Amino acid sequence: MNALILDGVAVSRGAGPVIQDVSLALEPGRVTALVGPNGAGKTSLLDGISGVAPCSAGRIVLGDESIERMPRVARARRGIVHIEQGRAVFPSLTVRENLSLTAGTPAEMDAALARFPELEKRIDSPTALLSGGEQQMVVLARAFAARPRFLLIDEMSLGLAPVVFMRLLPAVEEMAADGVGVLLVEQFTNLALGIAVEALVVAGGRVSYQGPACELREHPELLHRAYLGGAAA
Ligand SMILES: Nc1ncnc2c1ncn2[C@@H]1O[C@H](COP(=O)(O)OP(=O)(O)OP(=O)(O)O)[C@@H](O)[C@H]1O
Repeated sequence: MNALILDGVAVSRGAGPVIQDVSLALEPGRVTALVGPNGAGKTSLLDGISGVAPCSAGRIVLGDESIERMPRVARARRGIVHIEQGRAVFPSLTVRENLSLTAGTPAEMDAALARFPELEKRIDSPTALLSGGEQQMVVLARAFAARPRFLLIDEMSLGLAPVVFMRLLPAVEEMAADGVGVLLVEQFTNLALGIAVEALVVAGGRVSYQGPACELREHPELLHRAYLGGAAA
């Protein structure tokens, strides 16, 4: 399966680029952590990849196609699934109805529930009645049922206690083990680096570190320097 390649990508909001010159290969089956201080441009980069925001420079290549000018729906059809910040569930719909939005067949529904067995006992509850962690499971299960090739996850932990968030991480690892390429934006840096193979740190709209996640885990001073905008490795 092909990598998703970014080559010199920039995303602009209003006046100018908020993230620029990003070159990256997202490999199937691998988790890449994208971390950095608030306002560094992480969300904007994910938006540029999925088509929520336009790329103002560079190329995004999937297989033999350049996709950076394609609308979001065309990128989604090619398997780029974006979990945006904030738990995007339909609260008045039941868990089953939320999952049905992407699970087109009973087999896909069963596969999603097999991955998140905790949801099975809540399947006919309105999603609004679930805890924050369970709602985030619904979001993940819905993304899983969409059969992503590449999954962009933005701050899945928002509003969750670390202990709740930690229950979600194995599901992300399992999806990667099944061959999905994951780009994980996360405020809990160490937890993200713990499941990632590759890491990208952005600061002030530019990449300040790019390399093995284990290097940042083992050398916190590198991470600290990258957060301050240190030179790319
Ligand atoms: N829709 C928008 N219109 C104008 N400026 C925006 C918009 N969204 C983000 N920005 C600006 O772009 C810059 C990067 O923001 P972005 O949300 O991408 O960073 P981030 O690293 O994801 O931050 P956080 O960790 O706080 O979510 C910030 O200066 C922000 O104010």
